[in-house]
Amino acid sequence: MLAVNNVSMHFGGLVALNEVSMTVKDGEIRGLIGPNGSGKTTMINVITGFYSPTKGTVEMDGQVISGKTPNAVAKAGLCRTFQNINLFSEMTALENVVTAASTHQTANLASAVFKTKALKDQEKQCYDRARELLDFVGLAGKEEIKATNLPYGQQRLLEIARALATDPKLLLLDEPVAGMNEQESDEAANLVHKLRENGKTILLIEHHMKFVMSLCDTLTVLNYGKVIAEGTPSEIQNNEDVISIYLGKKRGK
Ligand SMILES: Nc1ncnc2c1ncn2[C@@H]1O[C@H](COP(=O)(O)OP(=O)(O)OP(=O)(O)O)[C@@H](O)[C@H]1O
Repeated sequence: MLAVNNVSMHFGGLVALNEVSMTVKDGEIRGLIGPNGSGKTTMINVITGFYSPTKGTVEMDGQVISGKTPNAVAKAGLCRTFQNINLFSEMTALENVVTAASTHQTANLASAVFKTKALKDQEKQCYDRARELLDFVGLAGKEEIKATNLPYGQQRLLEIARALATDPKLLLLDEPVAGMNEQESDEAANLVHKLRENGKTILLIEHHMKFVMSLCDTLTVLNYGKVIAEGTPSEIQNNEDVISIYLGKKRGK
């Protein structure tokens, strides 16, 4: 589904990604881990079109998506959540999801001006879909609560509902359980499984080791912008290079 081919990303003299290659298969739950500053967020930013790589390409289903705008990348079937919550804080949960879904609506100017039946139907579909998505992520009954008034863990779930509004094939989650308690992170793990059962492929960055080790099929480990290991959670836990970079400086749980 996703292929990252020899990607490098330079910021002036700083090499944030150094000839990174990685493929993610359809239906996989892939974890991207590594110490602080190893290049994980840069990688997500390159994949989702926020950065254009200095070198290399990113392909989605065989089509090159690197160098395209985040909107074009979203249209190719990728959507992301952010490490720092990125909601419209004064809007309700429902409005947050509706605004994300409506960017993919096809209404033209005339139908918007005259509020045609077609437009009203489209709006209704959008609201129905947004309610379904809130229900799916576990936020049924919270539709009318302002995003800012939701507890932190629920704001993270709302971010996922927003990302799902564009119906992506591949969902990229940047630290989905940061700041969550143990029960919330178990619920988030169940949600990720449910997403996969519903046909989504997942690529996630996370420092919470128990979460990634129990959830992911495969892990890619970055260090100083290079892939230093790839394998199942148990292979990664027994990898000498990984043990040495994490020993004594592991962040999170
Ligand atoms: N826009 C930017 N301009 C300059 N340097 C950047 C930029 N974005 C990232 N970097 C640098 O690139 C390197 C990789 O950063 P990145 O945020 O990708 O790491 P990370 O693995 O996601 O870290 P963390 O786990 O702390 O989020 C770091 O040295 C960082 O300072």
